[in-house]
Amino acid sequence: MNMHPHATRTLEPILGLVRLPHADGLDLPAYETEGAAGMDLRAAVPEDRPLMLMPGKRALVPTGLVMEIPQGYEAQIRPRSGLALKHGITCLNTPGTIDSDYRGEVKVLLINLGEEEFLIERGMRIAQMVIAPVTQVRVVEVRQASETERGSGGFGSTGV
Ligand SMILES: O=c1ccn([C@H]2C[C@H](O)[C@@H](COP(=O)(O)OP(=O)(O)OP(=O)(O)O)O2)c(=O)[nH]1
Ligand SMILES: [Mg+2]
Repeated sequence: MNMHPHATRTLEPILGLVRLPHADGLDLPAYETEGAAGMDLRAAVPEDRPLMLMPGKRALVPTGLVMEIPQGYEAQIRPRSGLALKHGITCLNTPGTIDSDYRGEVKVLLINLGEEEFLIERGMRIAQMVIAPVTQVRVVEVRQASETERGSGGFGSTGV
């Protein structure tokens, strides 16, 4: 077969990105390394109006991006470990769920769990996004759940 070596890459799912005006000039999300699971998201706050996040406070940070996530996938918005370790900055609703049919601007809900105020500046990489497959099930109401070895045991029932 006379196949181009990269031919299979055309089977990759495609993430469509619309850049809103306030994301002008910002780098689009991209995999930073070959094996990266996530793509970093950048804060699309105005250059002259960075966002000051006080300790204990939360903020919805714009990314300036509208996404067209391929059907059968979701985007998960997750914290960056460096921000969490150094500054106590994390995503409040982690992992944030972006539905494939959502056509609004993707925003990142950050919370400052550190002791210091934290300045979110334009273009700062504030979170990361993982595209993951999703299974939609058919829901069927049943009279009784089937019996299993575990049964109703949970929350440490198997010991430490
Ligand atoms: O961190 C997030 C989480 C959600 N969203 C957007 C995309 C997602 O598709 C939509 C709804 O999110 P979710 O279902 O988590 O919120 P909800 O409180 O259930 O709102 P809704 O009633 O709109 O589903 O909000 C974001 O931009 N960032
Ligand atoms: Mg919802």
